[in-house]
Amino acid sequence: MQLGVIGLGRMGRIVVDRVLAAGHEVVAFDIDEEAVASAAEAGAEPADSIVDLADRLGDGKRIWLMVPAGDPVDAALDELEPRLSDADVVVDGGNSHFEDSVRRAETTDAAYLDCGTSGGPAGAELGFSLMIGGPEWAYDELVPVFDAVATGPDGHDRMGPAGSGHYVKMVHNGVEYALMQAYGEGFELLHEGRYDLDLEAVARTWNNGAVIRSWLLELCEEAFREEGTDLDDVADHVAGGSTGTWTVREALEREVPVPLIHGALAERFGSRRDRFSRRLANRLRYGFGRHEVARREE
Ligand SMILES: NC(=O)C1=CN([C@@H]2O[C@H](COP(=O)(O)OP(=O)(O)OC[C@H]3O[C@@H](n4cnc5c(N)ncnc54)[C@H](O)[C@@H]3O)[C@@H](O)[C@H]2O)C=CC1
Ligand SMILES: O=C(CO)[C@H](O)[C@H](O)COP(=O)(O)O
Repeated sequence: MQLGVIGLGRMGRIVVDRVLAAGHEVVAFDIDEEAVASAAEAGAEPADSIVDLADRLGDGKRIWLMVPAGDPVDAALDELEPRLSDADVVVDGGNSHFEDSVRRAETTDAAYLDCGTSGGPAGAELGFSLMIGGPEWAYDELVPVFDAVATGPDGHDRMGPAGSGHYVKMVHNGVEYALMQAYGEGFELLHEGRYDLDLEAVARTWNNGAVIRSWLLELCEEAFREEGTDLDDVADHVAGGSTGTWTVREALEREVPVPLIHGALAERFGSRRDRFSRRLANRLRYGFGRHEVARREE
């Protein structure tokens, strides 16, 4: 099969390499010329624009978008659109909002597959987990590519109609936030607790047979090994938050209780700001109990 890949960053480049390794052909484009040159060195056919990529693919185009979610996806589709027909298939492998994917599926002439992708840069070796929404025939058509990009045949599946792939990935990320928060709280208690513990040894022990073993816990072990168990040089604020916000918003709209995911998201937002609520609580204790007010350090 011949696959066009648009977006050759951390994730798109892995798609290119794994599809090439499986014996398929790749036509590659990125607005970053160095990324295109590097993909060409790896064996991809370079394109110098999205239009050029579409022209090189001929009829029955199969195209994988791996650009940042939001405007870049619409920009790429706008350029592709005049060259797309209902025989073509476009896959969006990024973290797009599922409602954007439904809108795109309705407006493009091509068959549109929204593909939630999990595994991060480690997927280069292991392959990804792919959660795919859209027309069955288009999914079936792309199975050889999904087999190559995923961990294998069990690493991908069609979740349902348009939007369902990115919907499942959105909830996956909500779960990711809650798991990170749970590990964080447990290790914080051990760090501040009553024994002088080697947290790397704790993580290693848990990773070997414990109920709570996982890849995230392996990454905790790696973090303690590489940064030291006090994480001294690591700032206590956490970036990101869009996919967790979407998860919580969807849960509120459908009145599904997700207190752990919501709490993890709130904790993340709270890590990025001076907390007015804490300052007010500090001052209120003086108001009702004449408890001493802790003041900001000069
Ligand atoms: N990094 C990760 O662990 C994961 C990322 N994702 C999602 O995958 C998507 C891509 O992420 P990354 O590869 O990490 O981002 P990245 O920033 O490493 O790569 C994005 C690439 O897209 C290119 N690009 C941007 N606009 C373009 C356009 N209009 N035409 C052509 N190329 C364009 C950029 O030059 C860049 O090379 C995002 O939606 C992200 O949320 C999903 C799962 C995991
Ligand atoms: O999808 C992912 C992992 O599954 C990406 O790493 C994503 O960027 C994580 O979301 P956030 O930036 O909000 O932490």
